Amino acid sequence: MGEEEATTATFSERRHRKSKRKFSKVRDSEQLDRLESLPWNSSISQDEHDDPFSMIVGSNEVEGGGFLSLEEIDEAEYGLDIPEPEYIQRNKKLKEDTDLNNKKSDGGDVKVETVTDEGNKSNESKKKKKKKTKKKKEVSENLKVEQTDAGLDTNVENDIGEGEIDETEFYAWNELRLHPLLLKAVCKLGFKEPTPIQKACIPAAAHQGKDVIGAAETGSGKTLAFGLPILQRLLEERDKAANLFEEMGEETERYAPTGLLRALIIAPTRELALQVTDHLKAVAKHINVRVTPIVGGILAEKQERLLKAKPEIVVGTPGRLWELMSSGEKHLAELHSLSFFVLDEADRMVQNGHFKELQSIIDMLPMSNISPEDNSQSAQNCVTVSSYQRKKRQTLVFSATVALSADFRKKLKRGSVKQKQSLADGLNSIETLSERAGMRPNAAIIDLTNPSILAAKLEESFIECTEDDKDAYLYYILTVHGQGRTIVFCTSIAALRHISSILRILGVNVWTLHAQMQQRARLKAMDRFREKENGILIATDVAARGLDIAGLKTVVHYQLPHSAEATRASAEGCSIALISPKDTAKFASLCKSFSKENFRRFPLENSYMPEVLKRLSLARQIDKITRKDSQEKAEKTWFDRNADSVELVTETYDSEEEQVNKHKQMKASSGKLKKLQQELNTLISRPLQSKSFSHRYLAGAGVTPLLQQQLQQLARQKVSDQKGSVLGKKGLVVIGQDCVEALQALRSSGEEVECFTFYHILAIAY
Ligand SMILES: Nc1ncnc2c1ncn2[C@@H]1O[C@H](COP(=O)(O)OP(=O)(O)OP(=O)(O)O)[C@@H](O)[C@H]1O
Repeated sequence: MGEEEATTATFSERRHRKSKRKFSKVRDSEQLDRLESLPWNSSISQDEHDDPFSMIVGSNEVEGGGFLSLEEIDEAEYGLDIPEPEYIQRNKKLKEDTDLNNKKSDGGDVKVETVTDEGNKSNESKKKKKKKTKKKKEVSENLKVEQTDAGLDTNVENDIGEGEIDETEFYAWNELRLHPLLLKAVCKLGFKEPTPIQKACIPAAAHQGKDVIGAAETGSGKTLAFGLPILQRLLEERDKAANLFEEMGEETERYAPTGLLRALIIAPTRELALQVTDHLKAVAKHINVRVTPIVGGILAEKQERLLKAKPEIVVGTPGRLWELMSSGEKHLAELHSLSFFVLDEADRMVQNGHFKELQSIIDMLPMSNISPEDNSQSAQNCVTVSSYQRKKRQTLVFSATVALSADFRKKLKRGSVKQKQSLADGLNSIETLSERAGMRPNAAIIDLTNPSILAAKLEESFIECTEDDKDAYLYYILTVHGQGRTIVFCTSIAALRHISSILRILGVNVWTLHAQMQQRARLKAMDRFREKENGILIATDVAARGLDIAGLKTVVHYQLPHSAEATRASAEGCSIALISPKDTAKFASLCKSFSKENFRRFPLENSYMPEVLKRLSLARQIDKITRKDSQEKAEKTWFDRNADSVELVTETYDSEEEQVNKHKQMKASSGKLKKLQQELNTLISRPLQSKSFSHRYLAGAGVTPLLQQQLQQLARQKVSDQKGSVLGKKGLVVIGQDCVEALQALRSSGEEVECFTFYHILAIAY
């Protein structure tokens, strides 16, 4: 007998002993049938109006069946019936006293009744307490057993000692009616209350058996919002099996079989998959549920070995998962047993290179939306699947942002998107993914994100351009419409570095924010940006998620966000997407996910462009030279450092002629750099002017107040420039008719363009 079998045997023996003690109430087969026919949670109201979550989660139809209702689990058995905190008890007592006094003042023989009541209560509570202590002892034993079985740390008392936890602090979890062992785990982790996304998702996914689309900002606790329902279901099944054990003996194995894949969680990156795994492991630590990560970067053979242990929950990235699935890995092929299919960070998944693999994995899932007969037929083919796992698979899709079309639910109902239809149209949205994965029309849609840039107060617009022209248009926007705070979004750090370098050379003071920055540096950048009335922040969309920026007037999407991004604008403003041919598919997808039919083309004053391009050309040349120089310096330092570390004496083997040449080159390069910088400084020390602008106009009578203001600003700037360098200051002054806020410009002359037309025109043009 293998080690694992031995463990299982010990486990079932112990379970047998345990169930004899705990569940002797389940005795005849009638009872068995009753349990079989139980809804997931009979106490859940069928009436939408009674459901506190119906506002956010939509229809409240109870689905599924056959699982043990939570009412049948005596929480006291686990010793974690979280008592009310003192303040609630005090309030209740106060209320009781007031009621009593009111009744007294009404007259009547209340006192005797109340005393009797109190007496009964205290007797009852004594009995309960006794029962609880006994049960507590049992639970403690049970936990020890489970831990030994799982090969975990056996010192349970030390690890989850009751004394360490002030249970009343965790009272808020009671309303979610989690399995007591899960309750215990979250208490142990110190999570005092469920986060809003957990509060909204757990009832829908764990008690109503619904599919869920959940969106909330980064760090809002989404992992447990899907993790707890998964663990809840596994525990309920186990309890049910334990209840039935006495009746059916070894047959029980059918109801809570071990060694099947029950939940497949897919995340877009290795880091995220590992993070989710750790998080779930921390909660599942004491309940003998195995969670295994399957990600790239780890030897495939090692992961195959891990899968041989048959974990119930697998968390993976699409690439490695598909690699193993397509090579016929056995555990991953058992998809009929799957009760949960989860897509985490779905917004990132639809954008990155893994999409094809994800599509292939989804295509391997047995469809849960097909008729029940077909479904059971396919499940019968898989003999290892019990009637419990054959219940519908739940699809849970989580994301930091979500933008569903208004008729999404209708589409799911109609099944308008064919399940296995190809996504050749390039519209890879969360909607399409969810539909393909078999999401049911009554899915709970829980969107707790902040209003997105595109949906909030910012008015949307776009500029069509080539990839190469983006720098010019960005400089144009910042110069001509740079009033108020501006955020420039890009999706890669390389692009962020490129833009910030060019803009700084052009004398535009910018701050940067990206995910690789230390937290302290990020906060500093944000503070500086917020301090400046006309501050400019260049940020990657991931780093800037969920930011709330007062006075944000303009958002420029240098690269399109991975999804409908969520940065809040508390003032009215304008968002401008720079759309190159490369971006058209993504742009069309975003339009679609917003159900937007029209976007406005941002109005441009082309007469500024020659001057913009001239400055930009100089800035690019300067950037190229300085980059080359700093790269050479960095390489040299690296070489010297390494030579030093191995005590190598470095000598220059260049001939004299070569050395002279090198020196000449360096001198020429630095001379060129100086000249370019001088030329650029002269240009940027003058305001940006449109080509049609006439200097003679200034001498005439037609100087507008705006122009006057700009000239004064220019004069002030010149004075300050004399004190310091022109570069490094934000000295953008524009002379012309278009120096207005971007929003104002857009409202006055932005041309409406149908998204569909836009998409097709661009597709043909490039
Ligand atoms: N109820 C809770 N109370 C306090 N902390 C919690 C709670 N639930 C989760 N956390 C903690 O909050 C942090 C963020 O949780 P989680 O990673 O699930 O967020 P997320 O929304 O998935 O974020 P991301 O988008 O970065 O993946 C984690 O460190 C987790 O341990």
